[in-house]
Amino acid sequence: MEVVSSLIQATPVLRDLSPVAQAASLAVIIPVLIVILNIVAQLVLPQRTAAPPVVFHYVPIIGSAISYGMDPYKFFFDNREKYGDVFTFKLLGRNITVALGPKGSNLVFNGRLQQVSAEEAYTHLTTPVFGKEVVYDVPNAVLMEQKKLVKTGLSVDNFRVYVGQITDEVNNFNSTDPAFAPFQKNVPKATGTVDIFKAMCEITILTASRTLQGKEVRDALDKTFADLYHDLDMGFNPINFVIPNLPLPSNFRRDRAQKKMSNFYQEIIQKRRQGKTDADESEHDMIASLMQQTYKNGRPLRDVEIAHIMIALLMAGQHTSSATLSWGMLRLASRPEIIEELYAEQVKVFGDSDGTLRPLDYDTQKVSLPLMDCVVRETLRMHPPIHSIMRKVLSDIPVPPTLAAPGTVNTEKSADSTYVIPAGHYVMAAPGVSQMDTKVWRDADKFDPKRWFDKDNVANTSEDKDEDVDYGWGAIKSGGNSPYLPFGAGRHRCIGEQFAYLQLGTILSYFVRRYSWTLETTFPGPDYTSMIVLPQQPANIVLTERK
Ligand code: HEM
Repeated sequence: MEVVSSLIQATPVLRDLSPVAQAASLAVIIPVLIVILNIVAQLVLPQRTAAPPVVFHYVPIIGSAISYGMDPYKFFFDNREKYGDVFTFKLLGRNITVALGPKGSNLVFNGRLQQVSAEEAYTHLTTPVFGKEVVYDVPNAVLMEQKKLVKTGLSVDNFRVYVGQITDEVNNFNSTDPAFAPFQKNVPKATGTVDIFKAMCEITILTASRTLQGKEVRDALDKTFADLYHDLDMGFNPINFVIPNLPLPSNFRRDRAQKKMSNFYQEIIQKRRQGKTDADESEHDMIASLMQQTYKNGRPLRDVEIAHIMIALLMAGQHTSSATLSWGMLRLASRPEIIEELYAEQVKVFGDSDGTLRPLDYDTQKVSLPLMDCVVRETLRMHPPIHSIMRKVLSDIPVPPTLAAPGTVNTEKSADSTYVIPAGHYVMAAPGVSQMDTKVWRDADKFDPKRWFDKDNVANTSEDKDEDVDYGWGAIKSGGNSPYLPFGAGRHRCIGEQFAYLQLGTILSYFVRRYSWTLETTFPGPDYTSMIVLPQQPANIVLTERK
């Protein structure tokens, strides 16, 4: 207060004003002063020589939150031009160091446990949603074990059963949901407009619950579960990443929903333990698998752990798969000739002599639908659902010279490093940048699934050269050289990839078999307001039934 009154006394124009006018003037002057001082500090004060360059910003604390939040990819590409592959930006008081390109992804994904932590970056956001004792609420070694237990449940035997279940759910949805009413009247070659994003959100949760989540969850979807899911999902708000535990009504609803959902799953498990569920109906779901498994030390999973792992899987798969499905349907709508080629592929592989198509099956689908595989790959290249992946920096990370901008080698530190990313920063990978990089891909912004057949176009995306690593849940490629990493890399790499391919392939195949389609108007742009890149509304397509 003393500073403020001295400022008023020292400024003749302010001194002569009424107290109200003084307060109003100060409300304008002080923020302007802060902005000016912040600009001067960035232009005049020497930067720590070893630290990565900081993106210029006008307002302290807020930093680049607005430009990053409105269009993260534009923000990444623009700043890569100015500062190179490694730069820091301020995001609501945090220092975020972006590391782009395959080497940048490698730095973040394959950073050592002593250097980077996913738990510290994500737990405030995820633990209130998933619940305690799982994923980022446990030490990394326990998460690695939990991933192994889940991977065991994602078995080929189970996948074989899931294909029929998924087809059944999609068919049921098409036959009953009001959005598909034009196709429920037995009119030949019926046509109708569908909000494809809305439809794909519903189809994703129906198919995931019928398969992985199990019969009880699927049955409850038609009742209270959908509301609980919605309240829990609203807890996945980016603000909770930046400022944890805000007393927001959405957070109170999230906490109530988490408790109820946790109890709901634990009751399912108890009933199953008491033999009150038909074992045949549930033997292929993830709850059944987790109930049979033990940690390395022989301890079985507790009910609460199983419940919270199931919630985590529900959340991990829902938006990623529904966004990919929607983008896939929209991209195909913009290239209807590819839909016809996909149909021809179905006829070639599953067609009978009488013109009917045999049901899909996992083994055939996996190896004999190369174009479908390329469509999913290409959709994930252009529309990876997660645009930014973070870790908290626990100890200083030297950035290798090959990663920083030319001419920035920091001779003061060591010949082996350029910048040093200080402990306390967050590091951010954005594989979507190299997935759309014109230096890596021919016609990078063209949806061209067949590029994946062309070895010259995608040879440098192969992970073949990368070493094999095993973090305790199965050997994977390190991904250290690949510009194509929609499922991440390293110890936190996705374990849902095979399930996602199965789910996406089966649902897209259903649509290809039954309809052709086009865009209703223009191709929708991306919406970055949630944590996942979604198509902007309206995202409508016009479906026409083949028969
Ligand atoms: C198209 C669909 C999907 C995409 C693009 C995707 C993408 C990703 C990415 C990029 C990561 C790494 C996150 C990080 O490094 O911080 C990840 C991790 C993970 N995903 Fe997926 N995912 C998909 C579907 C699924 C599904 C269906 C499941 C569950 C069945 C799942 C379960 C997980 C799990 C458990 C992790 C590990 C988290 C960790 O170790 O920290 N994902 N996913």
